[in-house]
Amino acid sequence: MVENETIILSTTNLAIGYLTNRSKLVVASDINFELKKGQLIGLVGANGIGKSTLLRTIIKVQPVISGNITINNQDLISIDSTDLAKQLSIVLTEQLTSKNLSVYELVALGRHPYTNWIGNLTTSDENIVNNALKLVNISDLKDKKCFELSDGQFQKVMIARALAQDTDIIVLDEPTTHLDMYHKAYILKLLQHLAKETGKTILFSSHEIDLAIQLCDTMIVMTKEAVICDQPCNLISNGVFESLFPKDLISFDNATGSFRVSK
Ligand SMILES: Nc1ncnc2c1ncn2[C@@H]1O[C@H](COP(=O)(O)OP(=O)(O)OP(=O)(O)O)[C@@H](O)[C@H]1O
Repeated sequence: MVENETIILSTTNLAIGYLTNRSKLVVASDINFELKKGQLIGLVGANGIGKSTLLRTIIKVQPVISGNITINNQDLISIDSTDLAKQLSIVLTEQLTSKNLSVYELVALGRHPYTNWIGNLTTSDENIVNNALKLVNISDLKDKKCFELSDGQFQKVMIARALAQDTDIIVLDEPTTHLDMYHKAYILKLLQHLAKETGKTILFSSHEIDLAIQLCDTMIVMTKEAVICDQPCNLISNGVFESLFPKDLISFDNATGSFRVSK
């Protein structure tokens, strides 16, 4: 098997949603996909369709309703939290982190699954942190306090922290929220570069469908009818994006691979 065909994460007949004592809300079912080494994968769909629910299920903060998720051939259910933190890192939009930390200190938190209980960094940990800063081009910011950063700079710091965690998979929930057009493209292009450069599997949710079409190897499209995973060009030729939103206001233009406002 060639390296970039290695399956890192897969789902089989997965159903996601919410269970309470009295009720069960299935948000989406029959979810089947395989994410490979070194791929950038964009997860898209309308508001409320279930993107965050799917990501939260993959990062194990909420249980699967049925079916299963496999990471590196191991069922997610049997992976404990310490082991999972060595295989999968997370970048959330509203991450609960102290902005009083310096950039270096925050990125160094990514080493937490590997350090002793005091969190002492070895020389090897320090090298990994410095390399993560370098990979996202923020070495010059390392002594700044996080509250001094712009949203775009802070997003890069969070990506560097995930890189320092040295996992096969990085999951990001809407990493381009709050960013201007340039920085949205910059962050997604950076993720594309990191997937190729480091061989990590990078899965992100986004409303930037046009950018995702241009930059992703694979996309997971959530619609009311189905969850479809394929290469962007196949999704376009199969008309998947046309069914994403009601057609009264916007429509998908196959020729340009982008959405247009109906006149
Ligand atoms: N804690 C919860 N308990 C019960 N239902 C929930 C909970 N969180 C979300 N939902 C419901 O699950 C469905 C999917 O929500 P989710 O947040 O996953 O959508 P999303 O695609 O991420 O939306 P958006 O693009 O607006 O962020 C929605 O109907 C929502 O109301």
